[in-house]
Amino acid sequence: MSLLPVDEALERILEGVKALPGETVPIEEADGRVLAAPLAATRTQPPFDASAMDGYAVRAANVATPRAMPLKLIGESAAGSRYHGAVADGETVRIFTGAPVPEGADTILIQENAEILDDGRIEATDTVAAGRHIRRAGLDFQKGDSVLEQGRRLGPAGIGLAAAAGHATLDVTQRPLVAVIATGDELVRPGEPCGPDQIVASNGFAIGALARREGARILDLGIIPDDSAAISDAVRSAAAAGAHVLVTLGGASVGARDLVRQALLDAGMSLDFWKIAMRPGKPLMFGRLGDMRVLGLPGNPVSSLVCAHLFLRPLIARLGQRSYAPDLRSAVLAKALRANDERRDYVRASVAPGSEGLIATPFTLQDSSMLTTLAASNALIVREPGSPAAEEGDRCRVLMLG
Ligand SMILES: Nc1nc2c(c(=O)[nH]1)N[C@H]1C(S)=C(S)[C@@H](COP(=O)(O)OP(=O)(O)OC[C@H]3O[C@@H](n4cnc5c(N)ncnc54)[C@H](O)[C@@H]3O)O[C@H]1N2
Ligand code: MOO
Repeated sequence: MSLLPVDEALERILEGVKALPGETVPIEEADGRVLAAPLAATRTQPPFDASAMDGYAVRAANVATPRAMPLKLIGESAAGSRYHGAVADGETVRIFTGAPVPEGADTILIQENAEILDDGRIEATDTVAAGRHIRRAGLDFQKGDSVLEQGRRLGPAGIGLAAAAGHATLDVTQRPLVAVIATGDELVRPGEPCGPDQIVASNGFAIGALARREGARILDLGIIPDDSAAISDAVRSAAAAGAHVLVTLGGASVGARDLVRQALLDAGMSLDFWKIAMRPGKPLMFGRLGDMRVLGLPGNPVSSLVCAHLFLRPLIARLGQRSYAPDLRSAVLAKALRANDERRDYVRASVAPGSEGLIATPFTLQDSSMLTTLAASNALIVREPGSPAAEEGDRCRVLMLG
């Protein structure tokens, strides 16, 4: 039986996925969230012509020649309390940074270039062109302007802008809930006593980190033993918690203890596919249980994380109303690679800039249990099914891991 191609597997996973409705959050809680709609400014910024410096609001014509015309000080304009009145020829208003520029004045004489005469009048020691040090009303944005686009992930600058635009709450996309179940009698949590035949369960932490980065919330349902009833129970609790995605880890292959698929079927999942044409990650499984999408990731740590990069990330992005594009680039191979079979290979590699673009150096050891090589990789070389052997210097495609 021919294996399902990777691209088709992704299409089937994303088929019919509807973006979750948005929700409103206080701006203090919006860091890292994604805007569900374009954000319009509720006000103009600055709302008035404002001084950018501390000094004197003057008429440029009055200071065209240094010290030619001492100016009468008629008042003060500060940030938060403007000068009500106009500046006429021969007059000036003391002004501070952020304060409204009074009518009649057309430039700002900075205080370093002003001298206060004994009689209290102000003399310019330098000339100033019209319009200097004045921020025009609306310089940053105008009321009604769309200042942040839909799909934008908010960070410090975006949050500052949203606040300046007058928003105390923001409409953001919902964070999909991803339930994670690790299966296997051999697994123990890191830090717990480990028997001679046991290993530490690491996949859930790696997948959780990846999913959170992509914008998901995680429901960690822990380690479930190789027992069909226990696995089915955990699956039901994921569904009861309203998980949008259930990720199972391990037990996806063909061994007698690989019970996950049957347990999922027993819990009511309709299986879409099992086994795909990729390495690592061949035993990937996908199905639906009600509205919950079920992604059965292989147990081998590298297979599990590579599959999560390829399938879980786009699924979370789609649910969260975000576009997702894998970061695929072209590079030059630093080492030969042998021909591959009917599966698409994802070869762990280190990619660095060279004189002719990116250079991809594949790791010699590619065993799918080896997290050290995955942690040392910043990319995967993508080799199409049936690719002939490649020589050093050949072009290749790399998927940056980000
Ligand atoms: N006869 C065959 N055997 C296997 C095949 C096959 O096609 N025919 N496929 C192999 C491939 S490829 C993979 S990948 C693995 C996947 O198997 P499972 O998904 O059933 O995973 P397990 O057997 O449960 O575990 C594999 C390996 O990974 C360790 N593991 C499991 N869960 C975790 C976890 N949460 N954290 C860290 N490590 C974990 C587990 O102890 C095993 O060492 O099957 C091959 N076999
Ligand atoms: O595909 Mo398995 O995931 O090669 O180790």
